[in-house]
Amino acid sequence: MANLSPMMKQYFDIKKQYPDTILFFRLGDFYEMFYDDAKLASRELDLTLTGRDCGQEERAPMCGVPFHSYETYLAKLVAKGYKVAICEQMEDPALAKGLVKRDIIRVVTPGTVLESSMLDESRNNYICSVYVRGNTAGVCFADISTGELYATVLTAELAEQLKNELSRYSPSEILVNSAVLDFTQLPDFIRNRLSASLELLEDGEYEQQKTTEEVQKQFGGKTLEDLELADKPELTAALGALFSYLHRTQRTGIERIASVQLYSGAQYMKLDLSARRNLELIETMRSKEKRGSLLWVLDKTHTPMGKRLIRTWMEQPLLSPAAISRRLNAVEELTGDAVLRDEIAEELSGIHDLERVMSRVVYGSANGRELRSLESTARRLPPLRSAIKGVQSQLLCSILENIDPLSDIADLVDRAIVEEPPFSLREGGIIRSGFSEELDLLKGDMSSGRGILADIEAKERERTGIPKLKVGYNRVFGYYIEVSNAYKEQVPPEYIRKQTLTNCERFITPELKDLEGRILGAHDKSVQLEHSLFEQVRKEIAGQMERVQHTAVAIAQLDVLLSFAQVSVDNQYTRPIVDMSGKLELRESRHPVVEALLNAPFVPNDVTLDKDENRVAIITGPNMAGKSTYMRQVALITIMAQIGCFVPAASARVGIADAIFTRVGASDDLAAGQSTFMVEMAEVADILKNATSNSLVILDEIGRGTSTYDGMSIARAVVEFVANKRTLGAKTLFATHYHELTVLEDLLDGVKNYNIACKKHGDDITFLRRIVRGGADESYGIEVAKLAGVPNKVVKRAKQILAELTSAAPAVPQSRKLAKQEEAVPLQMTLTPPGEAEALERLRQIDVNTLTPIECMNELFELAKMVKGGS
Ligand SMILES: Nc1ncnc2c1ncn2[C@@H]1O[C@H](COP(=O)(O)OP(=O)(O)OP(=O)(O)O)[C@@H](O)[C@H]1O
Repeated sequence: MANLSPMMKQYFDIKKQYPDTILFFRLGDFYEMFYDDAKLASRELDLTLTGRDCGQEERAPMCGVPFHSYETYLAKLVAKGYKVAICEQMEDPALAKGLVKRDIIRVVTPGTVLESSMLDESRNNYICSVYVRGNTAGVCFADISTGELYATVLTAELAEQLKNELSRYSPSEILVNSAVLDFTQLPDFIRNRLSASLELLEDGEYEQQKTTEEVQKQFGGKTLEDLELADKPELTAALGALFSYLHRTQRTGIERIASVQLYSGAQYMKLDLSARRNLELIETMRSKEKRGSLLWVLDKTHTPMGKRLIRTWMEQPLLSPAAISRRLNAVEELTGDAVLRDEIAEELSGIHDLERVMSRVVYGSANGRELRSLESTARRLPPLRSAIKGVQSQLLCSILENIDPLSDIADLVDRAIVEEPPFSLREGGIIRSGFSEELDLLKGDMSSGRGILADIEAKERERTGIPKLKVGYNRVFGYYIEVSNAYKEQVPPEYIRKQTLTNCERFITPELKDLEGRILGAHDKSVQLEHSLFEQVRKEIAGQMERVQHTAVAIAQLDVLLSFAQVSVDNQYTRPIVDMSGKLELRESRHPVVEALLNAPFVPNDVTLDKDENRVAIITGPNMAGKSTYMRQVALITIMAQIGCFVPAASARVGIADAIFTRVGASDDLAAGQSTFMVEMAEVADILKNATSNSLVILDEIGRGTSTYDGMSIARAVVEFVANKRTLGAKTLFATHYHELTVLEDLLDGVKNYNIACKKHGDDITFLRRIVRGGADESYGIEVAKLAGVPNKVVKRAKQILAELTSAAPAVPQSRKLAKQEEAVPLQMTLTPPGEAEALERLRQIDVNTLTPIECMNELFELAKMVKGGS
């Protein structure tokens, strides 16, 4: 090491401080990587591995990426979960005395990306911090590219709740203390399901005094009391550790996070991970695409801020009728005025990502083009304000109030920055003339110098008689006089030869060098001055952060409300009545997504659910009839109403639901080593434990994952549990193929049977898609199998077997082979099993309202055993 070159020593000094990062070491126009970093990067980025003399016997392995295109490479490494430390030259190499000073300006991690090319404008990029102690977790989510910070405290069922919160915000980086790792499935969930990088911080990072100081420093010295954090030590620890990590990695700009928004689960409808997934709110379950999700239908926003906010609103339906009404009033006002909608849309479509540009302004990385984008956005604000000037609804009025015209910023940018600034500051040309007298003088010097150059060229041509004599410039020799070989003989003796090329020679003269010094000196000075003027302008704008942020939030809200209004007009949605009645009455309601995807007309249906007579709807009907569609449609309409959007129905009354629980279809927890049935039961257990009488519960074919009688018993016990007001009494839609469960309408309070009608003509089946009262008579599974293209032979045989099962004697002729099989395995199952009469009798004698859920379940197992002959 003693023989290392000074530059390599400098490299090692810096690398030592950031051992867990890949170090991008700026050398001229490249970021170079050395040793293990170089080997890794050459593998991951497919770069050629070279070497560099470093004073040692062996050359140091090296690879590099060009400075002008480093973002592409950085993006790849960060996406793979690596941290990249950016080491810059801190002084101009041309002016440096000895080794150029270098230092780390930033460590880029998945959760701290600021480069616009690496961010998706339609979604936030959160870094999360979780601190768990005992039964409490402090959790916060920060997006440093927008300045948002949300925080909450969890106190029960931590593992599940953490999963819910994490999947809702979907952070790309998560900082945790060691206690979080005690939830053994969480790290896998974080890596596999969220594809987030997990960072375990040392216990010392959470030390109380340290975290308290970090939090207070971040929020301008406010006390924990002021911040409502005094009684939340776990949250303070999570926040403090987050800020200290951000300071370590970002160095500057953290002041962008100027406030924390505390939230609690009680503010929003509870939508757990499986409900969000099953209902396909943001993306489809299978292909994880936006198309086919509710977001796809509702998102007609025009600005990046609106695109991000609509997701947040959709995942956080409100619980307060007053707050929902405020949004609905605004949407109603906008739906009633097409001209107003068009005017707002036109202005919004010219608005850039104010939040992210502002972040880069504050972090000191915004370039001239981004400042110009602030200007062009600000120019849209006065017309936007005048478009909405006459609005009546409270929310639109407050939005109008919060949209600051930002004319001072627009004027400043206009005065300071040229209309089409270069991407980089290096060559100047960014500051408008007239902005700085000093700069104008320097530029004047440069251009008069250039004029003199032109004079010299003309003068020398005349003096020497060389018509093609040219004054040129290159980086190596500066200004020179070029003479082609044909005129070599005429070159005056005082010309000093500098370079010989194939067709010409280049010379310098003392006069030219003198002028060069003046021109280049003025150029360097003017570039430096432009740089500092630009920084001043950027700083001045950064000082207006709060005003810009408020405006950005107001624009986002306006954009989302306009989107709701436009979608409502386009799709003929109606304003729902949202109240605390607990009723759900929809007339002629439709599924917002299926109707948008279908080529055929969607058949509307009614829904009646309440807390009394109509608590539980048992829905039977053939496969493919539309049961799942109907149930999802009810859930989606409830969500749409509670986020303040109109709904696809002729009329709608939506009693506020505190939560929506769903148990639908297969889950992808199978990858985590659980069986289909196990996952199904775990989800059922979760629903039964967490739902309240104000929740909406959607259960699709509970029990189908196990044997018929086990499944039926469980399904029935679940219906009893949810229907019974003393155990739960939640509004429930329950789709099932166990037609036997329809007896519950007569046995239990609040249960009603429905079926989705269809017609059978011979072998063919027509789906009417209409929900009607009463249980279905048949499943028509075989007809659907035929429709789906199951080979005729199999369909025919299925019919034979069905006939056997439903009648005492086998009525169908059998081939010899089949007859043999059936001898070996006699078909004993019948649709009226032995013991059913006794079981039904026993059932009639039970008053389920007097039983606990466990007793209820036990009783049902007993009954099931009776029907199954004790097996
Ligand atoms: N009201 C409706 N109007 C028009 N088409 C509908 C309607 N409801 C459902 N469909 C169509 O029928 C298809 C099947 O519906 P769905 O999956 O809801 O049936 P299902 O009864 O749940 O079937 P299974 O019992 O096999 O799960 C949907 O993909 C949709 O295209």
